[in-house]
Amino acid sequence: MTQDKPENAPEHCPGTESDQAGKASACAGCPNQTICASGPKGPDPGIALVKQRLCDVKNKLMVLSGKGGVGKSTTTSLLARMFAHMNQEQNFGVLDIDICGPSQPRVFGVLGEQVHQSGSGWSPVFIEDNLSLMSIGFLLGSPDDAVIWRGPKKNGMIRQFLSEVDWGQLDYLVIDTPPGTSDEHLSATTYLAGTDGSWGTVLVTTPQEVSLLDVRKQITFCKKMKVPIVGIIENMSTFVCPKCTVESIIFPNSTSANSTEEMCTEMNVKFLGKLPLDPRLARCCDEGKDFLTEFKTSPTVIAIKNIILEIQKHFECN
Ligand SMILES: Nc1ncnc2c1ncn2[C@@H]1O[C@H](COP(=O)(O)OP(=O)(O)OP(=O)(O)O)[C@@H](O)[C@H]1O
Repeated sequence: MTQDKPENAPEHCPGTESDQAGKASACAGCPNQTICASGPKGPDPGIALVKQRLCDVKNKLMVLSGKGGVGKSTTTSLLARMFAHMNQEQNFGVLDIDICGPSQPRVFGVLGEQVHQSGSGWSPVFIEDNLSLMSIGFLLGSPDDAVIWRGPKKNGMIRQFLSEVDWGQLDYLVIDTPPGTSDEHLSATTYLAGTDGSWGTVLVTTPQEVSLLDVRKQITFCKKMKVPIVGIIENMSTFVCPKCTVESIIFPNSTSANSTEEMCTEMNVKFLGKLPLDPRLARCCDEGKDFLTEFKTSPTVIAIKNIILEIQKHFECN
């Protein structure tokens, strides 16, 4: 699929942004004909709005995963907190566009905070002096409220999130996304591709075959959409005993030929590192505590630090 030609488009589809969309002879019989004929033409005006708003955001890092529950939100929060710890003189933001399951307010311990709107846009919630967060979770009445929206409404919210939050100057904006490749990803990638500065994505997987299969699809999505891939993070690779801190391998693929590292070599993407499963991390996320300061010597903290160095290296060179 190209950005303006649906997957089920006929062979000579003029593209959804063409003046001929829905009117060309090739459109006869196409299931999208009515929508194309009535939809607005030309590039999405949101692209310019997002570009303008994010002109002071140097680097944008989207966190993706093929499968749900592999630790994407946990990894997003660890990356953002570690970025902020290691670079006190720089500014960082986290944008949670997981519209149907926003978990960052809980993970950062700011559940129930309100975001304020001023003349210059929505003000994010500050976690540290140099780390702020914006999430749809702040706009929901209660943490149990469900968001059931169709594609266009989700896209509108993502455009609003990217174009109306007053971040100020940021060195990195880390973006948490829903699992898979859906409307949210298509919108976010379209808008981010139009911004100045650098952008890219890290993909999170576990060593299990089911997760690796999905991350392969995600890599293909990124390559098709021309999303720069910074690299792959393997989460829950090993188990760290909270008592003796000894690490044990829990998934068989961690050492086999089908490992994440092998897949990275095969698909020509960078392997950024492994994050061990540490039950104390899960507890910190549930309680909104900062794992990095609570458990400084955990192998997971050491691993995330090394991953940050790799990510910084990537953005410095691109
Ligand atoms: N390295 C880890 N060590 C311990 N627990 C972890 C680790 N990574 C993730 N978890 C736990 O696993 C669960 C799922 O993680 P998380 O919510 O980050 O996944 P996700 O991929 O963002 O999920 P979703 O698909 O719902 O967005 C959470 O309870 C989290 O605390």
